[in-house]
Amino acid sequence: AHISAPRPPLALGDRTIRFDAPQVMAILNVTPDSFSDGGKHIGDPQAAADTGFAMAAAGAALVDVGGESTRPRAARLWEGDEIARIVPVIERLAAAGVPVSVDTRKAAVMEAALAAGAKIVNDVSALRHDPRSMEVVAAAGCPVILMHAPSAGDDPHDNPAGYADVVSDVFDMLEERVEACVAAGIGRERIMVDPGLGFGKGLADNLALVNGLAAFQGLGVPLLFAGSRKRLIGALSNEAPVSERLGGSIALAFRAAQQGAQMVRVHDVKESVQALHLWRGLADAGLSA
Ligand SMILES: Nc1nc2ncc(COP(=O)(O)O)nc2c(=O)[nH]1
Repeated sequence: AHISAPRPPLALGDRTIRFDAPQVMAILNVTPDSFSDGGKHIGDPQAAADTGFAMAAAGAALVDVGGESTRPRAARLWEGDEIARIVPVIERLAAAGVPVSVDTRKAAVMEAALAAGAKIVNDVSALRHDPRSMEVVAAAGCPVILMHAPSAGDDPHDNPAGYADVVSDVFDMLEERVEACVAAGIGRERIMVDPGLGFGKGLADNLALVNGLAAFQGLGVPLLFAGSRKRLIGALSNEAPVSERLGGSIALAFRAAQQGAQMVRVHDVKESVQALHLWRGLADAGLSA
């Protein structure tokens, strides 16, 4: 069945993102070592911005610019270096009117990115890594994406305890983070959540999360789903390398849309947009899943 829980549009400064159809967030990593596209955009902000323009032209509602790889055991990154990597790219995209989210855990990077024109903060630590990040987001008045990761420390994947029940454990943590944000003055209408596929989660955990995505609509805020090119695709398809996971990425985006995800975070925009158009057509026709 199609579970679509349209949410009020997300206000992005002078524009809004409407969720009556699932939206696409494009991934633009400006890092040397991101797991799937590291090294592609570092060192040439114009080339990186050009990629972002192409992503927006291909239908992305948002371009997610990240300067720090969040893969397991990634090298720690000084905030000054992270800012130097992403601000020149964000400035170019924002100047051209492309809505940008900044993928960072550091308060100083959030401040610099917002000043450069970013409209949303995307924090894989759900505003837990940097003690100042909650107040920066509250003061900025911008939307924020709270992602589940088991650790707020340097390596977000650290997860010695494992999960009793991964869907409810992730749900409970996200619920706690949403309430913490609301208590800090970040209104629910500015919050999105994300189950953090692959962050301190094994194959069984990831599969349970994909199958249980609809549960997260219970949090009453839009859901972002990010499965693009992630390891569970390789695990289920003869260990396909990162560069050969488009089919699985599209399948995951479609499945997330079927379960009500309001936005999907992808590397391959054109193909994902086409898949979501299919979902939209099927849902409008009222066909069963
Ligand atoms: N909200 C959100 N942000 C993220 N940032 C980085 C990565 C991992 O690296 P990638 O940028 O190459 O996907 N995954 C997520 C995710 O699952 N959700």
